[in-house]
This record gives sequence, C-alpha cells and structure tokens, in this order.
Amino acid sequence: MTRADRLPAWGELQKLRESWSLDLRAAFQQDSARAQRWQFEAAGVRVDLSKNLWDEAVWSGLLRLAEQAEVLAQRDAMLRGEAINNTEGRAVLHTALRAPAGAPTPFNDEVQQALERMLGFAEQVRASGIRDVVHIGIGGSDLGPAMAVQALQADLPPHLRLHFVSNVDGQDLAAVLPQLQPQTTLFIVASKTFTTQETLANAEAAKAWFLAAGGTELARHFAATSSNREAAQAFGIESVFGFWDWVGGRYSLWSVIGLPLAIAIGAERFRALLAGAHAMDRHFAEAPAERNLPVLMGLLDVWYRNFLGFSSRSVAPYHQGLRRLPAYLQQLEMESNGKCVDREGNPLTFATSPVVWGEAGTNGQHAYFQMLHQGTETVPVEFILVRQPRYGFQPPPALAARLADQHRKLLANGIAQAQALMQGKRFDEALGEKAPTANPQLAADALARHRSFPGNRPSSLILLEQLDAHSLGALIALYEHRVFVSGAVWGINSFDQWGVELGKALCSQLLPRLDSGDVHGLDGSTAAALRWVRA
Ligand SMILES: O=P(O)(O)OC[C@H]1O[C@H](O)[C@H](O)[C@@H](O)[C@@H]1O
Repeated sequence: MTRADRLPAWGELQKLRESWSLDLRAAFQQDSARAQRWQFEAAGVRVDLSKNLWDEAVWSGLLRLAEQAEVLAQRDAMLRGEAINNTEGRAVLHTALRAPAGAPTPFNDEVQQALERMLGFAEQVRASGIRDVVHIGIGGSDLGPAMAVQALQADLPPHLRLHFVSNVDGQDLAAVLPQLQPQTTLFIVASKTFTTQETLANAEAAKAWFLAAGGTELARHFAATSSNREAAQAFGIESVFGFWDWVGGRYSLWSVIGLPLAIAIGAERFRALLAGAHAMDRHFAEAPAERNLPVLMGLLDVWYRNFLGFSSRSVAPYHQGLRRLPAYLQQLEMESNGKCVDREGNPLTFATSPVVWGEAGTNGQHAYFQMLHQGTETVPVEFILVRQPRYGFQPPPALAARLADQHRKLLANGIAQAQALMQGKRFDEALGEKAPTANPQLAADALARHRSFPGNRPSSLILLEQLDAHSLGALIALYEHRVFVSGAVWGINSFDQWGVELGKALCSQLLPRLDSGDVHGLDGSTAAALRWVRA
C-alpha cells in the first residue's frame, strides 16, 4: 500500500497547511451554523467537534486521505477477521466479543459460550459469601476493568469491594491484604499470556498470604482469566476462564478479562456494556465516512499530528468515576500507535501516536491547565461531560440539592474551560481590567501581557446523557475505532507491542546481577545504579 505521505490527499493537506490561518472566534462569528455543522451523534454519544482547528476544505481533504489510504477497506478486513496483526499473524476481533448471540460475526458460538460461563460465575460470586475481590493483572489485564469498575461505582452492591493490584512493587498488594479475610476473598489472576512477571509475582504472594492466613479450599478462592490455560492450571488454579489470541490485551475488557467488572455490576449490566460497544461498532461499520464519528475523530488526530504538528492531546473527563480513563487511553493509543515503521517494516518519515494524558476535571484545572491556556504549545483538549450524575444511593433532600448544585458547577467548569481555550483574552482586554492581587510596582502593559491568553486553542466536547454500562461501552468503542483509523491512515500495525519487550529482557538479565554484583559489560550509569541498589 502506498505510504500515507505519498498519497495525493496528503499533498493537498500540506498545501492547506501552508496557508492555514483559521481563527475559531471569527469562524463562529462568520458562520452561525458552525456548531451545528460539526455536531455528531453515535450510539448515544454526542460529540461537538466545532471548536477544532479545521474547516470544510480540511475536512474534505481528510476524507480523501481516508479514501486513498483505504481506511474503510482496512476496517472491513478487521471486522471480517483477517490477520491484520501481521507481525503476530493474528486476527483482531474485539468487536466479535460484543456482537449479540446469533450475529454473523466470527466465532460467535465460542464467544457466547465463554460469556455465559463467565457471567454465570460472576453471578455466583455476587450471591456467595465473598466480600472482597482482588484482581491481579497489569496493562491490558488491569486498566480496562479497573477503569470501568470506578466509572460504574454507582452500580456496585454495598457488600462487595473490588481491589486492583498491578504493580510489582509489593506496596501495591501490601496495601490491600490487611483489609482481607481469606475465607471471604476471591483472587482473580488475569494475564493473557500468564507469563507476566508482575502478575505472577503478585499472584504467588497472594497465594502465600492466603495459606499463611489460614485460608482453606484454595480452588474456591482463586480464579484465572487467561489464554494460557495450562500455565494457569500449573499455578494451581482450577477455575480458568479462557480467551483467544485474537483478543489484544488492551482490547480485552470485553472478554473474560472483564470478570471483576461483571462481578461488580452483574451480568445484565455487563451485557449492556457489550451492547453499547456493539452499537458503536455498528456505527463504525455502517455510517458513511463523512458522518462516521471514529473516522472523523481519527482523521482530525492525523491533521493535528502530521499537519499542525501537535504532539500531545489531553483528555479531561469531568466525572470523578472516569479518573482512570486517561491511563486507559494511554495504553490504548500509545501502545497501539506508538510505532516508527509501517506494516512492512519500512521506517516512517512522519509522526505517529501523540502523547495522551489528562486528569479528571475540575482537578486538572488547578494543576496543568495553566500550560494549556498560556503555554507555548497547542494541546487539543477533549472534554467529557455527563449530564446526569449517579451517586449509587438516594441522597436525603438537603444533600441532594447540594449535590445537584455541585454538578451544575462541574458542567459549567468544563464548558467554560473549552470556551476560555478558544476565546482567550486580548492584550487590550487585560489592560482594561483591574487585577487586585498583582504587584502594583509592575508596569501596566507588562502585567497585561502576563494576563493575556492567545486563545484559538482547540477542544472537543464529548457529551453523555449519563455514565452507565451502555454509554461507557459506546465511549470506549469510539476511542478504540478512532485509534484504528489514525493507525490505518499511517499504515502501521496498531495491534502489536514489540516496544515493551526490550526492557523486560534487560530486566531479566539485570535481576541476577543484583545478587552477584557483577557489573561486567554494563555502561557506567547502569553499573552505578546497580551498585547503589546493592549498597
Ligand atoms: O495479560 P498479560 O499477558 O499479563 O500482559 C499484560 C500486558 O503486558 C505487556 O507487556 C503488554 O505491554 C500489554 O499489552 C499487556 O496488556
């Protein structure tokens, strides 16, 4: 396939870039329909893309780029189950996990059987004497369920506590163990490969604690979710929930890796999560490119990364339950698209994955938003707003009024930040303002320069009616497909992650040196760090 930067549309976009001078404030003044023009809806997720630095010419150039890069044909190949993960020779079928029973999607029977078994077990656990569920996993075997359990906290039954342990740092597990009783705890060891150092270390430690604390019937208190059944059984776990190599780790929330979430929210809501994702899958599969939300967002990402040169994107979910979403999206996007060669292994001459980062609003406003407003770089921001809060209990009237007021403040903050980023503040406006806390010795024009905002900074608004299992499923699927789209334009394999291997290999070579003290052949810095550890 022709490399993206050799496609005619790439050249057209470059030309547009050269004479690029869109001012969002003016664009809204000149075109009263701008907001409406760039509003989209899919599977209950509304997205306002109008405060982004693009116009009709860029938009149609990007659509031509998608066509020439055969993005939709690549999408269809994924959905059909072709081995698009070419470096591992695997299909990429997380969409098949959310298809309903009887759908004409690959592996539908196997998927439904595994789902039934997993949901049946989840319901059993919910009805048993288990009070604490400790999920041990890392990366794709942690971030999805950990993020989703927080997001859907309002749906958790009061008698259950969910804990997520991922770090090889024993302090992670040690913080959880003292809260547990062995006979009322279920440990779930989640690892696609069942070879991951951190997970196996934590699982061994959990087993040792369980036995030392007088736990009996280990088989009833340990379960595993893995595509390596033999290794999980060799570890001593009888209840193993298997899945397939065509489910990528960072796309595995929908598989049995979602078990802790299913225990937390129950079978019916877990099915709603799948249904929400499936609704977004259908939109992605069926909507024409010019109204296809993941296509448009993925193309906008390409415009920002390759033509406007923005190297990062910030995600600001104005919902406390979504505070782990930025971490989840970091793996989704940066592990998928952080590549420097194309599918055939040819070096790329253009940029790929941006840095994705963020924090729940309003907290981020009081930390890094300064840089977003007045820093020297433009960082597109994605605001996620949820119209109706859910607290998981019925607040008494006096509290309900307070909480409703706080929710209005939350939403107003999110909308105002997007407005401020775009609007900015001119020098003359700042000059005309009083600033009671400013240093009176400072010249007025110098102060006004400190207090001016360039504005014209882009953002998107993602609006959900409420955050429930269905809308969360749709939201996550939207992100998955959007990452697919930019990866497809760039011609990279978004489904491998060779970049995590080297550090793992070097770690296993260094470990024995911590005992032996042998620094032979190491660079000076590595040797010094090793000596420091041993001192
Ligand atoms: O599920 P596991 O096999 O334990 O893998 C856990 C994680 O570790 C790896 O290093 C990869 O970077 C991730 O993609 C993966 O999700």
